[in-house]
Amino acid sequence: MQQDTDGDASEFARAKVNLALHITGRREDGYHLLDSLVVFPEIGDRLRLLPGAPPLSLTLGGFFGPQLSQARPDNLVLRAIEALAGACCQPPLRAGLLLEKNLPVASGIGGGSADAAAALRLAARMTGVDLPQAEWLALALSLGADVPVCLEQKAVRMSGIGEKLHPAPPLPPAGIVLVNPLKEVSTPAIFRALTQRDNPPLPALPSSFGSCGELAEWLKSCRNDMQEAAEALCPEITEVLAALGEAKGSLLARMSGSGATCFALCAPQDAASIAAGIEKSHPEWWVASSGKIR
Ligand SMILES: C[C@@](CO)(OP(=O)(O)O)[C@H](O)COP(=O)(O)OP(=O)(O)OC[C@H]1O[C@@H](n2ccc(N)nc2=O)[C@H](O)[C@@H]1O
Ligand SMILES: Nc1ncnc2c1ncn2[C@@H]1O[C@H](COP(=O)(O)OP(=O)(O)O)[C@@H](O)[C@H]1O
Repeated sequence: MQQDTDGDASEFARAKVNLALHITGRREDGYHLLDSLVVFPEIGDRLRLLPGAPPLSLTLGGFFGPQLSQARPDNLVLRAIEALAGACCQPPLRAGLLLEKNLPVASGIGGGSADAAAALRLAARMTGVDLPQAEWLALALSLGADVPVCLEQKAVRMSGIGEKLHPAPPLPPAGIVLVNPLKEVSTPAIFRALTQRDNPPLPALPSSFGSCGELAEWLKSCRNDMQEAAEALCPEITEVLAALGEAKGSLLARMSGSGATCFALCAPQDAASIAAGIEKSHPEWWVASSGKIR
């Protein structure tokens, strides 16, 4: 499995952004079938080893750390490490961990899933265990529908309930701005609130995108089928979308996942100025930008 290490004992857990998210059906067990173009910006949590901390403990830092309870064994980081140990029939990683939680919680950008995937990568690297690719994916899926896509953190077309991953066409240079009104949105609640679950899949993807403008034009023929239900439950999303859509340089504004985080796609050089403008007009929102997506 590919690591994302910056050469030290840490893993970067990038936010997952659904540039388009079509809900195309529902399985008998209630899980929804998706068709989604997923990308990863240079915005994320960081999971690192914490020397001197008792094994296997999790310390929470970062702006959003206090929102996740310190000692809770249900944190996806700890669940991922225990699950890997179970799958390999080995004792779990004997180390203390620090999660720098920079991404808002329950926000449609898969922060918990990204952390779980980062934990799998870090534990695999530290313990030397390895599994066939299909087993990594099955293990990831057992932790959450969004965890498989977060393992590789590369642009993909994701379908099934999240387990079918097909490489996306090469992406053009593009920037992205993420904005969250700091209202938690429950993923199951938005799935439950959907009124239509058999929408058409994504239109055919081109073999490549010549520019971020071309990518934005293609995305305009797509949707986020969870957006309407999320706006009804969390009206701040409509305000966020308006601010992102009106910003100079914004090529497309849309919600990611089940919300409430929304994004603007833009040219790489415009991301920081769009973010600065929104931060100024709405200091109460969480705003982050990246001049790169992958
Ligand atoms: C909607 C998406 C789109 O990428 O993103 P987020 O809003 O979470 O970021 C994901 O499918 C979310 O994946 P994830 O958050 O990992 O879901 P899970 O923990 O596996 O499931 C939480 C609950 O969501 C519902 N669920 C999830 C995935 C799916 N394909 N169909 C569903 O119906 C189920 O009710 C499930 O009990
Ligand atoms: N490391 C983690 N980071 C965020 N949420 C976590 C984590 N571990 C467990 N959770 C739980 O998972 C739920 C979904 O969180 P998150 O992945 O941030 O949502 P979303 O996929 O909508 O962005 C939260 O309500 C939280 O209680």
